[in-house]
Amino acid sequence: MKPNLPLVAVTMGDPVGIGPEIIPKALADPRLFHCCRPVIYGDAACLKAGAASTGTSLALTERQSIDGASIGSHGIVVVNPEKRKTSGFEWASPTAASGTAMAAYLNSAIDDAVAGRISAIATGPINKRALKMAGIPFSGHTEILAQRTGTSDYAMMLAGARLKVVLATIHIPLEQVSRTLTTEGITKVVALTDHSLRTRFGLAAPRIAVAGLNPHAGESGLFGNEESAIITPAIALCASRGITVTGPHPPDTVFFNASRGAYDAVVAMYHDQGLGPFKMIHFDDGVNTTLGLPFVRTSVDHGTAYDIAGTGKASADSMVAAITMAATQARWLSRQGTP
Ligand SMILES: NC(=O)C1=CN([C@@H]2O[C@H](COP(=O)(O)OP(=O)(O)OC[C@H]3O[C@@H](n4cnc5c(N)ncnc54)[C@H](O)[C@@H]3O)[C@@H](O)[C@H]2O)C=CC1
Ligand SMILES: NCC(=O)COP(=O)(O)O
Repeated sequence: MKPNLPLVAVTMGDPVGIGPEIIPKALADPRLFHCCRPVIYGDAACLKAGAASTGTSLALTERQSIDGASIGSHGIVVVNPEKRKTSGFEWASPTAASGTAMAAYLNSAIDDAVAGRISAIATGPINKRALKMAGIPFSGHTEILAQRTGTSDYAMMLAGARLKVVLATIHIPLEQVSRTLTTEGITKVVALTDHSLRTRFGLAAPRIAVAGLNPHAGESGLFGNEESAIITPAIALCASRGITVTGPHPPDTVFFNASRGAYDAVVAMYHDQGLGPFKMIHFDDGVNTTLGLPFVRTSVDHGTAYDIAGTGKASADSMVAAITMAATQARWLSRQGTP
């Protein structure tokens, strides 16, 4: 491992989900060590149990802090700031303690990213029910990261080689989507998408498509008016600022066209409008990345998969892709010196 490679914090996520299995499995892939120096934030004993269930063997050294750690010389460093012991937990059985632990690993990695001790964070999956059981009032990593870094303009992108989608609304009930969408909000998401494609993905001239909300993008008002009242004015505003953006496109075909190369990213109006088509193509190797933060954050595109936790069956491909993308984005950012 070269000493100048970016340091990527890999958070273990939910101790009773597949995180402790897919992280050792991912780190058994030697390609990762050519692009970054990974450091895990979690519990070494729990990771060893996960490694055993997948038949992976990994040398882990647990420490309370990254300060003074010699990363990359002997095995993999695991930062466990409060020496939490989660190895006695039962697979697929979330508790308040498992929820507290997953948040503690994330918060510790955020502290190190904010202080510049690491270059990027790649998160293992957390369970939203366990977060709630622990009394943590956020719906996921994205909202915790935004709050902890004081970021008001942020967005969730799901990224793969063939398709990138960015969400105009994230974790809200479907019945609230229409009244949550605003011209100002969509304008910010499109602008952030354009900026991020340039600074984090190295695209010189990004082409962005915006999906409509309604069938056939409203069909001239026959099936809804959010397109004319909210979405079209946002697109016009972004275009007037020099962004290459088109739409609102009929949502049933825009993702297909993007996957064939017509656009670099699609802005979707709600979670499953974007994630459904994305996961059809990229479930295995897709990456969730948060745009707008002062540092790089990537994640697996899947969840805690309790139905297979502890069986060794979980694929580590999305975790490998998330760590690799974290390193790639960190390199793009360091070349430009801007988030
Ligand atoms: N990045 C994150 O932290 C994410 C967390 N979640 C959370 O995870 C929890 C469970 O969510 P679900 O909707 O059940 O989705 P899920 O992604 O955990 O599971 C859906 C299906 O995909 C399978 N699956 C998931 N990951 C897999 C892998 N690596 N290899 C093989 N099969 C895999 C599961 O076995 C299951 O059949 C929820 O609390 C959700 O909010 C969901 C998505 C992302
Ligand atoms: N559907 C994506 C998801 O739930 C992950 O959310 P986050 O934890 O990255 O905010």
